[in-house]
Amino acid sequence: MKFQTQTFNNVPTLPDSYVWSTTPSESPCLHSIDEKQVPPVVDIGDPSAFSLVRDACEKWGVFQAMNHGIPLSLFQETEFEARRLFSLPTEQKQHVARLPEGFTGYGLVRISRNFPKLMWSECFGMIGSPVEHASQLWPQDHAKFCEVMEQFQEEMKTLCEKLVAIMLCSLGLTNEQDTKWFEPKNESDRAKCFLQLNSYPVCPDPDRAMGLAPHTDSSLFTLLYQGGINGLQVYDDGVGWVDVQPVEGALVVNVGDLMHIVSNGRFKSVLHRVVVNNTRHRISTAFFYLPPWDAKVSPLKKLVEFDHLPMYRPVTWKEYVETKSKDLSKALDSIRI
Ligand SMILES: O=C(O)CCC(=O)C(=O)O
Ligand SMILES: [Fe+2]
Repeated sequence: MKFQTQTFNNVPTLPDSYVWSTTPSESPCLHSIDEKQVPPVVDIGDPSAFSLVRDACEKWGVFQAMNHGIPLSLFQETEFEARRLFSLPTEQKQHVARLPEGFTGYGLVRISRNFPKLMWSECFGMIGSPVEHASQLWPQDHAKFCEVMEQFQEEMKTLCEKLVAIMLCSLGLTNEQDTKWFEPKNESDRAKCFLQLNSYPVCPDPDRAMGLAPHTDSSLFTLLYQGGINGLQVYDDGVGWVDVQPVEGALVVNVGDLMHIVSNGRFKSVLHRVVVNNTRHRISTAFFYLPPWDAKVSPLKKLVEFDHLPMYRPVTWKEYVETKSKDLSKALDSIRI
């Protein structure tokens, strides 16, 4: 789907196609409330991290990770390069439009096709080097963009490996063999990553618009850097929509559907959305940690032994993505035993 070229640029009123009937302003939405009612910030270098991470993943499906070792300057550079990309004229960005079933390139977020209304956002996806698209966007001037995005992905991937160990260890799985969370099709299969830059331009009518509609991520988990601008909210059954306030240097860790499956339902795959505002252009970077396309995912054996029954049948990542793209809310149910 293509944007109307002028859509985001200084439009005085929100076009009808962007007006949502259930909007952020109609639903209960909590801002700065007491500490127990917001997802925790966890120092992942501290020995107490294991139990804090486990409690957060069980209750919220999300926490903010501090002391993760990635320098703030790398986040700032990544955000700077993302702003440089999104500030290009829409027509130029459309030269690198994502293919309908693809992941990389410029476009609307993939879940757009599952909703009747448009979201007030745009994105750019990468798997590894973005040079093919970046050299079309900036024929002479793409080296810095590529260098920053590649370094960012490298560091984030290393952090994902550390985090998956913390999360599974927090469930009592200390033996490496017990924590293999996907069954590779080929010997050489390794975990994969996907980086998505998200842009939420200044919106003329934020109360009736939606930056990103409520969804769960399909990934094992997602690391999110949200700069300094509010917008991300997570859903809690008892409380409603809760802001995840940006904390300088912290990374939001969203538990995704696959972790919910792998943990045999112990960790919650967090329902989240993004609201927009009328003063600041928000940028976020979402780093999805994934299995190889043909690998099988199922509840970890040790947890099943303990719980006696698996909650989900094995599923390949490919099958899961295809089922979810047809109906966001039915994918998990479709593999439930
Ligand atoms: O921009 C954000 O804060 C959230 C992005 C997100 O949920 C996603 O890319 O899946
Ligand atoms: Fe998400």
